[in-house]
Amino acid sequence: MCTAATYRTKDFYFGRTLDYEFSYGEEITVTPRNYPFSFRYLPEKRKHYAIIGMAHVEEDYPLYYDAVNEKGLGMAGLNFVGNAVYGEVREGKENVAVFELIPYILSQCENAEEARELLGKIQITDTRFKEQLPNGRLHWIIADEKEAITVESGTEGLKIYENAPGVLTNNPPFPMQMFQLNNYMQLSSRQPENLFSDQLSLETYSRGMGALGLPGDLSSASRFVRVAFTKLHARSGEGEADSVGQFFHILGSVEQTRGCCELENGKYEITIYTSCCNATKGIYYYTTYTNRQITAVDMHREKLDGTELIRYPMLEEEQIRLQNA
Ligand SMILES: C[C@H](CCC(=O)NCCS(=O)(=O)O)[C@H]1CC[C@H]2[C@@H]3[C@H](O)C[C@@H]4C[C@H](O)CC[C@]4(C)[C@H]3C[C@H](O)[C@]12C
Repeated sequence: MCTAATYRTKDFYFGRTLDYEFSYGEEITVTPRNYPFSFRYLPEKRKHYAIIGMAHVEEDYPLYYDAVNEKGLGMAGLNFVGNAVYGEVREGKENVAVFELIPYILSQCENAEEARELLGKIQITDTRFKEQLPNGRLHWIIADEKEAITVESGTEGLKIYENAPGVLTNNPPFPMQMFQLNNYMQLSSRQPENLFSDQLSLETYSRGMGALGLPGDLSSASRFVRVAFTKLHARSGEGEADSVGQFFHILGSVEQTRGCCELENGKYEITIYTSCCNATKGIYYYTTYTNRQITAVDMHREKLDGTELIRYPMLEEEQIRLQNA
């Protein structure tokens, strides 16, 4: 499972949890403006926007999971197994292999509107990066400071949806996720009133009772409701530490603890990492399952006119500050 969210204070923040049972060896990766981006069916891009995000680098190619570009546009791929269908190469379309989609969009689009336009010309193909690396079955959230969209490629082709809450999880398809929010419209951050019956004297015996019924389990449908509720009610200061801290709290509402989601192979799904990118400033913050301290990589501290990928392996070791040392 995975969850993605957007958040706006003074700056625009974009991030996700990556929930899985194993890691592909991902690293925070900066693609500078002059790295030659190759595409299977389209001309190489020798000059493009710089990108920072989490990627598995294979043969010097950044296979991004989630990233933002220097214009403040963010994009993340989340599992959409059983629903994602990619097409064959089609003439008259811009054919983009599924693993190229994040680079293709973020290298040239300044905002979600431009991404929407470009997506109208795209055919996503199931072409593999290499034979031994099967493609994920994904859908995507693309967002800038003004709006978010969801992109799903299914049996009926490519669909783009307005994503008003600015959140995404996994199955079912996005329109169904949005529809089920109707079931929860009575939930509130305020205390409830007794509408049950005026013949009974019912009491609010605890704080937080306005959200009674908010689903607490780890299914993607439940995480969708929970993260939407949390994000839409979240309040924080405008500063960087306040905003970043608050963002990690939002995604903390859907975090997976080892042991709670058992898979057939006896393994457990966990939140491998959580990211929060200040998309306005190009700073990628992250925590990992084992390292709860927030670590950051700032793209503007790198030579963004370079030609080579810049890679930072995640710091996985728990960092504990002994206060009375
Ligand atoms: C498995 C990851 C998604 C996690 C997720 O959504 N889990 C939910 C499980 S479930 O639905 O609820 O069951 C996805 C997200 C990004 C994916 C990776 C990125 O797309 C980058 C490359 C792309 C290559 O084509 C395949 C390997 C890969 C390295 C992908 C492996 C895997 O599919 C990743 C890591």
